[in-house]
Amino acid sequence: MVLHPVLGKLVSKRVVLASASPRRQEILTNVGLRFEVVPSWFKETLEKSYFAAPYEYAVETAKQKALEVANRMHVKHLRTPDVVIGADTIVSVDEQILEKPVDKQDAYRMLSRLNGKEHSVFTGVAIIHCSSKDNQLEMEVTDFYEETKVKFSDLSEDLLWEYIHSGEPMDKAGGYGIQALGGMLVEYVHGDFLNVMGFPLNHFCKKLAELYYPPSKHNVQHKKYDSIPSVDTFENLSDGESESSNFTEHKGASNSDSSGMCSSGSIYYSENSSSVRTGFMVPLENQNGVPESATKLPSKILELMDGFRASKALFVASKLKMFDHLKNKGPVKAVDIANEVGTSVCGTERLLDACAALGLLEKTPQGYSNTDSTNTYLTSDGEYSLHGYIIHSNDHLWPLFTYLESAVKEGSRQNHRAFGKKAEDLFKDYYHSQEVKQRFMAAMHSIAHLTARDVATAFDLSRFKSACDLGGCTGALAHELVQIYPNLKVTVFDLPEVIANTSYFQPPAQHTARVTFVSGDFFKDNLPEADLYILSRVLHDWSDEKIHVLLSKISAVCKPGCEILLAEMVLDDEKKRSTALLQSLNMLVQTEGKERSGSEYRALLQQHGFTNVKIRVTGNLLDVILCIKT
Ligand SMILES: Cc1cn([C@H]2C[C@H](O)[C@@H](COP(=O)(O)OP(=O)(O)OP(=O)(O)O)O2)c(=O)[nH]c1=O
Repeated sequence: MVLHPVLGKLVSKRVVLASASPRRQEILTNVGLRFEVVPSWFKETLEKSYFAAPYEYAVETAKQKALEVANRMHVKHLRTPDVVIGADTIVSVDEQILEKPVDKQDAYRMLSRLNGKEHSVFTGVAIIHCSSKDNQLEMEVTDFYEETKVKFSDLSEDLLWEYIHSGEPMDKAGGYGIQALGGMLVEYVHGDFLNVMGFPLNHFCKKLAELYYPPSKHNVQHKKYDSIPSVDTFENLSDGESESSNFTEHKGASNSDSSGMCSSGSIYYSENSSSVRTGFMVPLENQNGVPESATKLPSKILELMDGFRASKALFVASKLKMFDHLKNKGPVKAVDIANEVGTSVCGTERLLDACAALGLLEKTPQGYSNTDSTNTYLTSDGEYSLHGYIIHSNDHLWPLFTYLESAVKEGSRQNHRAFGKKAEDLFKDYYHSQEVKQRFMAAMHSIAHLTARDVATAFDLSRFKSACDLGGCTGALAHELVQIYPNLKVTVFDLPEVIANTSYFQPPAQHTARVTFVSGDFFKDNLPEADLYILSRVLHDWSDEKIHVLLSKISAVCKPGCEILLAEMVLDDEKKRSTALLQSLNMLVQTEGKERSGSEYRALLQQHGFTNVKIRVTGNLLDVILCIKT
């Protein structure tokens, strides 16, 4: 491998990857490139019919993504990058361009078109070199594309749907990911595999070689860059700059291959190039430019050991509404945020620095600003705000978790220790004060909103006319259901204290007429009639005994053919899914319930006449179980 003389040219530059794609980040990180990630806001809506060939569309979109980021960074953050890289991957079949599916049906349409056939994957890439003269942004654009041919085997409908329900297709062009489960659909690949994953690394390096080592007159006749030049070639092509560059190939290191890369993928750099000639071992650097320790560190353990600090930093920044203060503003200095929030400057600066290092904020010499995902998830009015759940975690779950040790010893909930109250009914604890109740409802709403689409589409529910969401709280899932299924009416059934407080959470009109709220206690009161009963994050709150009471009530009102839909974090039988297992500990400290496996839910349901139990893992926080009363 001889890539780094090329990548070495980028070492001293501020490189920005204008892409949110985790695959592109991984591909470039793996070869030791250091870069910032600033996802582009450019909407991928160019009129496809204007382009004579599919790859032209991908190249133009890649260019627009990169230009948008270069301009934004220059104008908004007064922080002109040196190089901005943009990319766009599309799938092309029968002259049609396929991008990312918008929903499961769309993924199905795409995968059906690819089924049994060969198609092309094109990635367009734009490399923009930026400079600022008199505060004017100057840019030089280089672009190219790469094509890879991929053939799918003949796939059955069941297999396609199973793949779609895995959740993998949704953020990928053509609705599949060749690097993961989607690899099983593929018969052959002709061309660059990484190009299919979203970034044609080989062509990118060739392009950099062309840019940074333009062929000199004496070799231009016999040297054409149809492949990555060998090391010798680079020496021949040296433009003198590499002498002064701090990039050097490290020949003396025993654990490096000829690429000069260490096993963890970092590139060797030296402050002083003469050190390489004497075989001096220079420290490896990680992506942040920090030398790597000589001792092999148990990074996973260290991360867990400190995990609570990171959580608490997030909680406190949320509680102090720092992300709200930064929303829709340019960079803000720590002192200004401290003044606005009423906190100390030194404490605020440390907290903001920690948040920036954790990737929650962007930091520039001009100050701090929110990242896009912070605007979406962490501000209190973000599209998928988790603010409610974070505050609930800070104020309610954090104190409970300090008694995890007692909970493990005693095998029971710890509300009495954490809050000095005798354990009563779970929800009486939440609803004893208006403040706690609203906080809890906001928490449940944020998770329900984030998971609603995946829960609602895990199975086709279009045959149902009426559904009753038992414990449906603010109605977030109900509203999603009526949007997706035009013939469905949903009754949200919850305690009177909850129903009285739902108005704040209602979306603007539209489909709201098909959602009604009814108050009652599902353990005591009559249940509304429905074809489909929904229990989302309900059963995990309760012991098996209480679940039997509830399921027998539902079974009694269910006519044959009625169905139950459960949304829960389903434990895998091997108990390896840490999110679900930690959620089960969360249940231990505060409820009589627990998370259960698919077979446990199946057994509970079957005892009440519910059969044909189907389970879908959604890839979101909640999985979905559907069964029918026979
Ligand atoms: C075909 C295929 C695509 N993909 C991915 C690569 C891209 O991330 C994605 C195509 O969408 P893009 O719009 O190219 O990229 P993106 O939305 O992920 O990120 P951004 O627009 O911010 O740059 O599909 C795979 O991961 N595996 C595959 O096999």
